[in-house]
Amino acid sequence: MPPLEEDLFPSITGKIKIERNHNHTMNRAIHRCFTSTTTMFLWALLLIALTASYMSIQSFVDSGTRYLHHPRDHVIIGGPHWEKQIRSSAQIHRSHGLSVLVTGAAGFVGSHVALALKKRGDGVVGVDNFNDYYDPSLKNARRALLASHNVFIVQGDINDERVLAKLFDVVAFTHVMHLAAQAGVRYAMENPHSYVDSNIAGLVTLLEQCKSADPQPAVVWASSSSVYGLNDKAPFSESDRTDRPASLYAATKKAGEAITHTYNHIYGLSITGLRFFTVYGPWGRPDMAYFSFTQDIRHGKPITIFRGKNRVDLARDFTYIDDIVKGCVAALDTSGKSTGSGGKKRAAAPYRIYNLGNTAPVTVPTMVGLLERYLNKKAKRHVVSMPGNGDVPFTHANISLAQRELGYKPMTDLSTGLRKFVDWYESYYVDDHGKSVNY
Ligand SMILES: O=C(O)[C@H]1O[C@H](OP(=O)(O)OP(=O)(O)OC[C@H]2O[C@@H](n3ccc(=O)[nH]c3=O)[C@H](O)[C@@H]2O)[C@H](O)[C@@H](O)[C@H]1O
Repeated sequence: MPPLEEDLFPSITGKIKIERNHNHTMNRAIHRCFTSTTTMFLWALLLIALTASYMSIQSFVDSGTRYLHHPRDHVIIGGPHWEKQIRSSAQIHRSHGLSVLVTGAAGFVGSHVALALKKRGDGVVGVDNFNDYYDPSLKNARRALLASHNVFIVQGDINDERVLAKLFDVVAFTHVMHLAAQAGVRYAMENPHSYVDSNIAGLVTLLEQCKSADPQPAVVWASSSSVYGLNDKAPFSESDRTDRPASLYAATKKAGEAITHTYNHIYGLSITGLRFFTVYGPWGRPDMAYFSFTQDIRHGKPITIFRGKNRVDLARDFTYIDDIVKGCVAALDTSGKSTGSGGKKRAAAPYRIYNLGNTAPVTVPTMVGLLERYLNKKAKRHVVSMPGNGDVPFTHANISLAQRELGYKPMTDLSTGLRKFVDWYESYYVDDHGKSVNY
């Protein structure tokens, strides 16, 4: 039981006790009165401060005439000029055209898909964080190419919900083509957190935005052939096991498939996951083997070729970018609508996964031989056993599902595709006098 007030002031006589209590009561009353005035004053101050900051955040975010300053790179998001560029980029120029937000638009696949959509009259807005996983000047060159076709790329991160909210504020996207990711199988051992950051946290931030948007867009996104991991049943079919990833990259893509499933199940988002098989071609990724080998062969540097167990050559189902782009566009066109609104599902929405491969695996040494032919130069080959770094011995896509449902039909064999890549490489990295530029 708590002590009574008198018990707190024990005394030897009742009078003293009463006087002391009386004085004390007076003091307490004055003190209470004083503290309650001070408290009220402080509360009032706090209320004013909160209202002011709420109002400034609101006008910051809502008003087209205010700006979001991106702390990381000092890029300004918002304002009349910015919105005008977004609206112009999102303008649809054909009947029943789509309005597509392309994430990773300054990336390899993203820039190609954005351009293809724009060329057929769809509205396209890009978003990309322009990170330096590989040479950002290549990303800037892709940005310039897209800008010349009136595709605007916002410099922002998919983890930045304010940027996404602002974009959805300005444009009612019908589709999101989600191609932003931390790519690369082996780099996951060097920088594991970047994979969690982009492929898991970034994906969730984007899906949160999509589920709250009204209308909800349909989402098509890039999964990966790497989800088949240690699967050795070939060719790989969508129904095969994907529970044994061999790299963290693969694990984050597999997680993405599970995460998108929950957003489909709970919120009615239309989801299509595309498992890309080692995509290559012009404007490609310099971190990939065909690209870095080209650079090294051209500059007379040795290349390291990994070899599997029992000296078996590694093989990949290399898939040419134009075929991948057709698969992406077909996935957007057939995606079906999301069914939710106000964060609630109204009916079941499509959830689909497709392999986008070439169905013709080629060994890595054969790929190097093709590069030697097109570069007219011998590679200095350094063959080593495959280190335990997340690689798998081979990939091989079964594409019958994509063929049936998307009309997907790869048209470019590796020889033709690498020829086109080398032509582009030389136009981009070699000047008229045969000297290296942009390198
Ligand atoms: O399909 C995918 O989902 C993935 O495809 C791609 O991964 P990979 O198939 O591993 O392509 P890539 O690195 O070009 O190595 C090709 C081959 O060269 C071998 N390789 C590689 C480097 C080297 O120095 N030596 C070598 O032999 C290597 O062992 C391999 O056998 C994307 O990068 C990835 O982001 C993801 O999209």
